[in-house]
Amino acid sequence: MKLGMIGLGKMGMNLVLNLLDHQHEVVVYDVNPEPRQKLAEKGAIAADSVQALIADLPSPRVVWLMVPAGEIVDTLLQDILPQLQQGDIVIDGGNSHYKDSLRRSKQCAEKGIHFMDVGTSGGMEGAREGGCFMIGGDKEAFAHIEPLFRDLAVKDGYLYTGESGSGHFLKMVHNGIEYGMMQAIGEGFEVLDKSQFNYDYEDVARVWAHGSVIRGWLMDLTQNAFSKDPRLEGIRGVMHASGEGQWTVETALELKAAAPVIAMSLFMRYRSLEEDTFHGKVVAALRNEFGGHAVEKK
Ligand SMILES: O=C(CO)[C@H](O)[C@H](O)COP(=O)(O)O
Repeated sequence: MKLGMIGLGKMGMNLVLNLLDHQHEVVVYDVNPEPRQKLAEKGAIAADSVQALIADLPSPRVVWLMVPAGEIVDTLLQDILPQLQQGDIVIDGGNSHYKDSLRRSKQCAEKGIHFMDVGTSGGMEGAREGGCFMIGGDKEAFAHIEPLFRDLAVKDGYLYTGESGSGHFLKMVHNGIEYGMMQAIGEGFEVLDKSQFNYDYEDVARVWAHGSVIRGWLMDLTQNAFSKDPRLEGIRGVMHASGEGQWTVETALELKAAAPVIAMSLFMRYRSLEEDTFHGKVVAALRNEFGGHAVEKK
């Protein structure tokens, strides 16, 4: 199939390489000319504008956006919609908020354009070698683009999730689960680290990655990380967040769904961004006020 890919960052780049391996024709664009050039050397067709990219696509046009969530998706839609026609398909493979995807799907539907919200998982390796895709939007449009996912996904690694928004909703919850699982792994190693035992963490992660209840890709990655830096001394425990964890917690609150592990994992990320906390000062001051307990002075 011939399609366009806009956004050639870590994920977009690897998806294009994967698509090329499967004999798809990919017209590529990124504001940065470097990845366009790199992919042209690998067999992609480099366009020097989104307009040129769209002009090079057969009908119905399939345009895949692989850009960070937020305003940039709206800006790109504004750029490309005037050039698209009824029956064309826009895929948003980024981590957009599902409510934005609902709105964008309505905006596209007004012109008879199909908007597919696709949650993409598996990281850079998944994008390159075979990933996991959660695909929401019109069923008819899904049937047209399904061959792409058959090639890009691992076995059983894609799912048509139904109506618009459902793909990104599923990916949002997936990322919430990811927060909780990573936090639990981190906390387990913290307990080991504070114990009297002198474990080799790479060995621990390796044994847990083989046959245990808690084996899995995250444990494999834990082993990788400890193999590079046995005590992770080269990095700080600052855990940034892109937004999906927060959205999962906000959605859980809206739905009155209990999600304490995901919520606490999110709060731990926020906590990790601060050296000291005001709440800590307040509690320390109160202990001092009622019990004369010592406070640590600056
Ligand atoms: O989608 C992903 C993995 O499934 C991304 O890696 C995700 O954006 C990471 O999220 P955060 O920065 O909040 O940890």
